[in-house]
Amino acid sequence: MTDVATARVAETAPEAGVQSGVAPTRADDIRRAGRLLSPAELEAALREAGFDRYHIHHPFHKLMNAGDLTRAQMQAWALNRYCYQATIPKKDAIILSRSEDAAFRREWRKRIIDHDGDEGDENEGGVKRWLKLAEGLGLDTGMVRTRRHALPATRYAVGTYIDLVSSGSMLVAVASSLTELFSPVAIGERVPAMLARYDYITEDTLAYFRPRLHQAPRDAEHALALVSEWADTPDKQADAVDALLSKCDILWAMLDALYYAYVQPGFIPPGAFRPPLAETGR
Ligand SMILES: O=C(O)c1cc(C(=O)O)c2c(n1)C(=O)C(=O)c1cc(C(=O)O)[nH]c1-2
Repeated sequence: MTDVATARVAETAPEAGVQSGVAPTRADDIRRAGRLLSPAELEAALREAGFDRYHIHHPFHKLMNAGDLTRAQMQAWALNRYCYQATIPKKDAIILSRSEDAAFRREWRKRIIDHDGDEGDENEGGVKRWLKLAEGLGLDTGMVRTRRHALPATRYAVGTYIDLVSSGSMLVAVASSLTELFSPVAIGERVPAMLARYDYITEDTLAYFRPRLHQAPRDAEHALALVSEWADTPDKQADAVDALLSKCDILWAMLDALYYAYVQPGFIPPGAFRPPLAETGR
């Protein structure tokens, strides 16, 4: 490993053992200890393990918040992230369909309405608002909606989220949504940074994020209460932490793919979005 690479590993390694690639995760610790955590301990374990791996720490997000992305890179982010946004209500419908409990379904269906909107309602839904964001960044929304120009890795990552909630236990499906514990932090950093550092971005462009600031904590609180109730053995508590880490990996992989294609080394896969030259400035 080069000195720089070694330094990077050391910088990001939370504890000894990472350099050999065998550091146990928080889920491994819980499984090994075999002791049922209290609800407060479980919440602390989820928050700590999840936040450590949350996409807020990814270099692509750091560049974005520092004002260092070109408009083309911002477009690539919005276009790829549309795949995630458009998938969220479908994955929530899968979770809904798996439950026998009407009270659960009543609460969970709010998530679908948040993203798909509602008839005769002011609420046009998050998916439409994301398209407005894409349009505000200069993208053709018809092209964005086809998802054909998204990176292959984006589509695989999003598919993995669907697999996780389809084939895992309900505990895993619900726990995987707990990245929403941290999304208000990501949004709270991102929105002011974007408004301050990119002169072509307006409050209107970023309207998607406004309702998320109350929807995400509501959703996370509900999911956390369910996880706390359902994870009644150390193994199930570990499964919940693992589900959250898998979800963090999905979000991280999407940004890795963006970074590789549009920042360094800049290898855009065949068929993927190629920004017009005019957009490659700041
Ligand atoms: O902007 C972000 O960083 C961010 C992150 C996440 C997340 O952590 O999964 C979500 C969202 N936004 C979001 O807008 C959203 O609707 C959402 C739904 C979910 C989910 O897993 O059900 N995560 C997220």
